[in-house]
Amino acid sequence: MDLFRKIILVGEKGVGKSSLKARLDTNLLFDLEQEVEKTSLELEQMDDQDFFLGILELLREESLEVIVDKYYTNNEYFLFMYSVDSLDSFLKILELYNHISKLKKDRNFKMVLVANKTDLCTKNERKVSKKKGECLARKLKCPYYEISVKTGEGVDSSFVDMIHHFIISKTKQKHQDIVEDFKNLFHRQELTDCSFATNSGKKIKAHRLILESRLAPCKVKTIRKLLLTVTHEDASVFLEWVYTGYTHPSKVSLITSMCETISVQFKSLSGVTSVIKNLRNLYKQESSKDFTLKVKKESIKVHKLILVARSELYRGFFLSIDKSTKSVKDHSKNSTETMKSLIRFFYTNRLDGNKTKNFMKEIENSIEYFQLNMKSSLSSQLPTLKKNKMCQIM
Ligand SMILES: Nc1nc2c(ncn2[C@@H]2O[C@H](COP(=O)(O)OP(=O)(O)OP(=O)(O)O)[C@@H](O)[C@H]2O)c(=O)[nH]1
Repeated sequence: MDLFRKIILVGEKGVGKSSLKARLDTNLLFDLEQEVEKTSLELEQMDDQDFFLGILELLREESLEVIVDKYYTNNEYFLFMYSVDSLDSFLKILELYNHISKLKKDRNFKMVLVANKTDLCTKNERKVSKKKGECLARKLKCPYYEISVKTGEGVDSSFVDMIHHFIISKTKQKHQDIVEDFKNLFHRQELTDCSFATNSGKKIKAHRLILESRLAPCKVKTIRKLLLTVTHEDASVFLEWVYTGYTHPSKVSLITSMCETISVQFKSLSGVTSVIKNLRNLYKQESSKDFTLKVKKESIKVHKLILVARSELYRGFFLSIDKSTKSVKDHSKNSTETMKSLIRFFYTNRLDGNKTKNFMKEIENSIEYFQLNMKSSLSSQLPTLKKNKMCQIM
């Protein structure tokens, strides 16, 4: 499997491809490479996978054939660029799109449409309206960005969006259960232990464990000050991102600026890998665990909140018991090894194949017993479920 993700810049001569590439190389790409590398390290441990990011600039149109032929692996993304001061460059996009579709024998390749040189709009040199650009993007079913490589306007945020959209979202699909579980944990507003006022006075609640572990070393006190300055809706968008690592592309700039205010890095906390990394740290952090599961003769220490997020059975249980209860006897009939694997899975989204092969059946039954997310990636890691498509939970 080719794990090299490529972004291929295509467009008419003079639209600004080399300038964009140079800007990304010197400015943002370094950071992104770091991020992707970091992500790949995580993935390596989790999935024996790895990926890299590269940017290829199409210097001559004739080399399209070579690039498509040589690099076509379904892992590349086309960035179609035109310049807002050139109608010809805009018309060229459709021509290039048809050309690539023909070469790939496919119309559904991944792409974005970028309109460059928006700085010229102020000098009335604009020949292609925003409406025309958006209309073409709708036709080609792809995201649309307006940028100025010269001034930098829109470059970093559009590129960060694109990376999230195209690359990190692949990981998201794989770990959709974690993203959903933590999104639900936030929006249900259950078992919360801190409450924040927003600028309208309306309050929003959250879980200290999640905030402090995700945003460390930033303190709840700092978050309180930040949320007081924003609307309830923006506070909700921000907190959902803290819990899940994801937000809608249109909210990236909002969250980036909120992050700057509290001196945390948007990029390093984005994506499901960053959430899993955080959970893994919690898994190792015995001192902050606040509940004990008594399984046979052993005791397994856990964070109540993680169990609430990952299992509907535990959620119901913790909602019904007194807050002061600190332990419970496990009634699942699972072996201690199964329970340990399951708890580890709650934090890491990964089953240890070697350790679990002897008690696969128990793990399999646990999906139903503990009422795990229907998209649980636990099912995709069980060979018996993998083989039997009827049972596969997607
Ligand atoms: N005003 C303005 N000029 C830009 C912008 N981006 C690039 N340019 C200028 O446009 C010209 C062409 O830029 P390039 O980056 O060489 O364009 P290209 O698409 O790589 O062109 P080829 O290499 O010929 O295919 C240069 O003079 C750049 O300085 C922009 O955002 N605004």
